[in-house]
Amino acid sequence: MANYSVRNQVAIISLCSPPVNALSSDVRRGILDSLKKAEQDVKVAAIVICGEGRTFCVGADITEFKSEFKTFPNLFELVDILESSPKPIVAAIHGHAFGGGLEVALACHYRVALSSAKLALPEVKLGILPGAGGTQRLPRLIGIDSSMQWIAFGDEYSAQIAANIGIIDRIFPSNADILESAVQYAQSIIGKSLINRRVSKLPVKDASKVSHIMEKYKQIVGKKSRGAIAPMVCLEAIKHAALLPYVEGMKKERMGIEALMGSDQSKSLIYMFFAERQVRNWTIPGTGINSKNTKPIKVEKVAVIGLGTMGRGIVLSLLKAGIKHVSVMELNKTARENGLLFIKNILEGYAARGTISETQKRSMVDALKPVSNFEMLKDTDLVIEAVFESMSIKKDIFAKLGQVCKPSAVLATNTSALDVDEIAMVTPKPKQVVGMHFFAPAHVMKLLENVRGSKSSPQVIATAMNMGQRMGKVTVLVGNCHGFVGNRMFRHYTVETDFMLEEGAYPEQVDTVLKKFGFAMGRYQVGDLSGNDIGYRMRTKFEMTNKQQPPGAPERER
Ligand SMILES: CCCCCCCCCCCCC[C@H](O)CC(=O)SCCNC(=O)CCNC(=O)[C@H](O)C(C)(C)COP(=O)(O)OP(=O)(O)OC[C@H]1O[C@@H](n2cnc3c(N)ncnc32)[C@H](O)[C@@H]1OP(=O)(O)O
Repeated sequence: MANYSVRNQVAIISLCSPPVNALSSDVRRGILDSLKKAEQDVKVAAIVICGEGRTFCVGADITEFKSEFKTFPNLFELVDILESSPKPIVAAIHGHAFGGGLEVALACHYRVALSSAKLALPEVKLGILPGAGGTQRLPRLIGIDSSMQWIAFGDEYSAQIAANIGIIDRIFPSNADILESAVQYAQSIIGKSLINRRVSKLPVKDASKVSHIMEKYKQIVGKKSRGAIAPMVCLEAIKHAALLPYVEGMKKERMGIEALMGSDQSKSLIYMFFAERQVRNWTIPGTGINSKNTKPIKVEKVAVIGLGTMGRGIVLSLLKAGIKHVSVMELNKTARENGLLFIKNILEGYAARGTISETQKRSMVDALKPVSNFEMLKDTDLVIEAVFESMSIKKDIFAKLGQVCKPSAVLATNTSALDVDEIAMVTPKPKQVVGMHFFAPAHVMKLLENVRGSKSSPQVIATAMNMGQRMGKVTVLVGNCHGFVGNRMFRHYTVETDFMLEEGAYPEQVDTVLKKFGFAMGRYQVGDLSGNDIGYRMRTKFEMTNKQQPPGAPERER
């Protein structure tokens, strides 16, 4: 679980627990045993901790949370043992240093990384806090303000950003050999004093401003993470780093994680973590065809038809995924101009916030290719139709696409309820047709339902699934039925809220309560965004709208 070797006075402890070197009890034990060997070996003057395979370390093993505190060394015991080592330890980071992985690195005396590495303390996304000293060491290294930003939101940062604020001591090019580079670095620090290198002993630079900073983040967290308990507990723990000695601060951190671990919110978020990964493994029931034995078609050129609310968001998602050729077709001049302006404004916003660089923004704008007729789509690999939710308009478009697109092109419809098979039948090759149902706003919402038509080929399904993952979506394969899965679930929610209106509540009152509970948007805001007319059309088509029925009548009769 951790391999040990010695090279030129440097002991190498390499974590070996594929696929992501999570810190299971065996790995922690392996690190401790190796550390003892290194400390006892007089020929060893420095130590490097690295990860084998694709990554340094993604943190505690989430599957072992229930037993985490029972086995020695626990992660919070291990980090203190590492930091107090009399021999300098260098963390050699490639891939990810996430959660407990970063906490291990913070306990080392030096940290070096490949420029491609990503760092994060994402525990808050699992409803907990960094419980191995992260809330106490990070503020001592980068201050309270930046620590609150890192820990309360759990976002990942590049090694370069981490170096700029003082987490990483040396960056190596992404193609360097991280182990070789780290060993050389370790040799260069042999004999240097460790006095200023034990992070838990450092003062917190902006400690005097803690109340002010705390207030600022309470406000931000209150808005961005409404209803979530963990972010506030994270802020409290970080505050204690400013007010208390390390040992006392650690007690507070411990109280925080004990309160959060096992909470309903944490259990749900952990369930979600694994569920989101499970859905990547799709299968076509009863055929033996699945994600493991089906290869996607190579997609370089994508086209989006329609630049309304959905089309704009889909185009943005494709650009963010790095697609270098995105044709956009919108025949209505005003809609086209508004759509393109919207996309460019959003990209400007990303660049202004630093989410993307100016160069990335320019290359995304260059990737946008407005087209004015179907002929121009003839060499497109994937077409996503996102026009008005009308069967006749969609059929008309797919008939044209069937005529002009190359035979291997994947033709996707972004319908939220229409029959994908009926649309597919108007093309000469129904097996090339699939549903790709995005949720508004498509550049923000993470869910993508790919709808398997009865004729969709496995390769076409694999392509839609792969494209969803390239766009960073939680991509789920569903069957072709009315409302698919998302809207069938959502419908029960809307039925209940509609009953509330019938009982006298105003839409804004319902929305206020839902937002207070933690929903990003209220149910009626969502309706306004997606278009209430879409729901009306769906219900009318399925004869669910009957104005004669009195309030309180069962929904199906209305
Ligand atoms: C009841 C009272 C109890 C009191 C207890 C008090 C004491 C407790 C002390 C605990 C101290 C712990 C402190 C520590 O701070 C806690 C943590 O470290 S929590 C973990 C934090 N890390 C994360 O959240 C990272 C999670 N992983 C990711 O985000 C991603 O995997 C990635 C790093 C971005 C990489 O993404 P990808 O390359 O896409 O890879 P996958 O996501 O597909 O992952 C591949 C494979 O690995 C599995 N996996 C990933 N991370 C973990 C993990 N941390 N533990 C276990 N398994 C992990 C993932 O599920 C995939 O599996 P597959 O689907 O292939 O089977």
